[in-house]
Amino acid sequence: MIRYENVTKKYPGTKRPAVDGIDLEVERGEFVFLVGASGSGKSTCLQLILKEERPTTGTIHVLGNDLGSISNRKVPYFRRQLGVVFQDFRLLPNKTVYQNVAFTLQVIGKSRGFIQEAVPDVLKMVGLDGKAERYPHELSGGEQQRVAIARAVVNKPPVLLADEPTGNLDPATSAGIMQLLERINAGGTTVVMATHEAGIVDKMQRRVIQLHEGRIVRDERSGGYGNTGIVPELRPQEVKGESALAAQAAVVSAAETAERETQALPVVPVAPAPAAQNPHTAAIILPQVETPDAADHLGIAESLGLRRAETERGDDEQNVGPVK
Ligand SMILES: Nc1ncnc2c1ncn2[C@@H]1O[C@H](COP(=O)(O)OP(=O)(O)OP(=O)(O)O)[C@@H](O)[C@H]1O
Repeated sequence: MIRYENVTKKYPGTKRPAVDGIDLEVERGEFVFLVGASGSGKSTCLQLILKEERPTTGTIHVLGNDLGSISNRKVPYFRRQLGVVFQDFRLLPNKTVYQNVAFTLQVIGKSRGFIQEAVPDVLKMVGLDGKAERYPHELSGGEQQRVAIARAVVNKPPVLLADEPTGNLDPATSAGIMQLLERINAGGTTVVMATHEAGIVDKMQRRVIQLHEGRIVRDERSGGYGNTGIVPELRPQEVKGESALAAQAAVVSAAETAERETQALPVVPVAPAPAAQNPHTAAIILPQVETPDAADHLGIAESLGLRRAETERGDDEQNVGPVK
C-alpha cells in the first residue's frame, strides 16, 4: 500500500540527508508509528508519501501509484485518497465545524445531498454530535482535533497520515484521540502516525518504525517507544572500561525515566478534558488557532489535496491508479 525503495531525501543546502536510503513497506490496514528524535526524518517521510516533497533518489509507491510518474496536475486527485491530520489542527477559523468538514467535500465536487448526509455522519463518528454550528475558537483542543480528523476521513480515504496529532493535547484528551484513530483503523483505514509520545506508543503496542538521522534503526511488529534519545557518539567504547559503561547506563536510564515521566499516559479511562465542557474557557486556555490570511487558506486547501498548487504545471493524461 505504501512502499519506499531505497529512498533518500536531501534538502538543498543541508549537509546530510533527512531520509537516508530507506526501504519500507506498509500493508493495507496497518497502524504504524514513526518515532525518533527531533530531526530524525519523521515529517519528511510523511511529506514524501503526500508528494509534498520528492525523493532525491529512490522510488515511492502509494496506493498502486509510482509517485514519480504522477504529473503535477494529478497530484491533488492523488491526495484525495490520503487523509491528513496535523499537530496544529489547521481548521478554517471563520467556518463552523459543519462548514469545515463540508468544505472538503464541496471542493472535490460532491453533491449537496451527499454532503448533507456525510457530514453529520462523520461528526457523530468523531463524537461531535451537537457541535456542528460551533466555530473552532469555541471548541477545546481535543474537539478541534476531532474536527480535523472528521475532515480528513469524511471522504473515506484508504490512508490516514497523522503528524504529531496529539502534540498540543493533554494526556487524557490524547487518549481519546488515539481511541478515535484506533476505531478508524479498525474500519480498514491504514494509519501512519509520527509521534514523540512514548506513553501512547507503549500503550498501543502497534508496529513501530524508529528513525535515527534519516535511517530506520528499528522496525518492530508490536513495539514500544524505545529509547529514541540515544546519541550514539556518547556511547563509550568497550576499551573505556566498566566505569564508563556504568556511567553511560546511568545516563540512558535517567533520560528514559525523565522522558517517560513527562510523557506517560494515565491508565485511567478517558474522560473529556475539563475545558471541553466550557467552550468559552477552552478558547482562552487552549492552543490558539492562528487566523490564516487568504494565502494560508489556499495553502491549507492545497495540502489537503483540495486545490492545485499555483506552481503546479504539466499536462500529461496518465491516470492516478486504482487503490490497492
Ligand atoms: N524544508 C527543509 N529544508 C531544509 N531542511 C529540512 C527541511 N525540512 C526538514 N529539514 C531537515 O531535515 C531533517 C529531518 O527533518 P524532519 O522534520 O523530517 O524531522 P522530524 O523527525 O519530523 O522532526 P520533529 O520531530 O522535530 O518534527 C532535519 O535535519 C531538518 O532540519
